[in-house]
Amino acid sequence: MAIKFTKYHGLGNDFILIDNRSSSLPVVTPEQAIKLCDRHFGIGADGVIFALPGENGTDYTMRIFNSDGSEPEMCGNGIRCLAGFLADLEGESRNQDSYRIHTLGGVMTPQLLADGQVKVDMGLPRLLASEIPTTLTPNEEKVISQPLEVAGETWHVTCVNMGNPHCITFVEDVAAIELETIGPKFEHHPAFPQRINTEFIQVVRRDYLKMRVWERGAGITLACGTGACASLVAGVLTGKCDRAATVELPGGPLQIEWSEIDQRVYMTGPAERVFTGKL
Ligand SMILES: N[C@H](CCC[C@H](N)C(=O)O)C(=O)O
Repeated sequence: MAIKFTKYHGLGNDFILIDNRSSSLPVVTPEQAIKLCDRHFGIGADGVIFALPGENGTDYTMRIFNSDGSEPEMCGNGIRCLAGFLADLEGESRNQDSYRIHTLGGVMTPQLLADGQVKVDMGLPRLLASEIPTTLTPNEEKVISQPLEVAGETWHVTCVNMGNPHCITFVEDVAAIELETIGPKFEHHPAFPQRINTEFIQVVRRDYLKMRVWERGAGITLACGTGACASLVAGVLTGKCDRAATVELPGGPLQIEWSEIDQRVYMTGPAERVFTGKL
């Protein structure tokens, strides 16, 4: 059976999107996703994203397989791409600018803006050690600037769950971080039973952060939406940044806000269609 796909990216964090509305199970297996994500023998992507029928009153369900075949709970750049993909699929029949999307990390609401960007209500950050999950502090405590030994160095980390788990550390110069060396040591650290996405943040101004990321199940990516949200939250918790900031990623900027009114995190950024094809 030929499967149509559309390639999208959010600031260079790129995905293979599949119209899976006719079935409640992904039409591609994790093993097939690994092959499709391969940048030499396959299409090339950081993950495969499925537009599935909604559940519990949501419009649609999003599931995603990382390029290593693992299934994360949520993907920030990916849900912006999904919103654009759904608008394309619905075409003329589209009668809404926002979608309620069921994900394994909770219900997320992307909204298509007039300027072509997408604003996403990413929900409430989860901060307790048991919610990350991590063994770094007792289960009912937050993880803020905790010392963590990685590769013979002591890093001070703050952990935030945005549906998926993140560990954030603040550094003087993100360009100096040897991501390919230190990234896997964080990802597979025993303190993180479900592995971890790791963000390295340089505070340029209280409303301007520079970020590089080593993603769980995907490695170095040009951008990470949930990671940018988690980093803003970590910056507020450690007193290093304001509640709204631009987060500059290698692939471009995201606008992130941790609302004082409803305590939810909002992310605004682009979603670009690249090409369609058939598997
Ligand atoms: N690799 C991540 C999922 C993709 C998240 C990232 N691409 C984003 O934009 O949020 C994880 O395993 O949690």
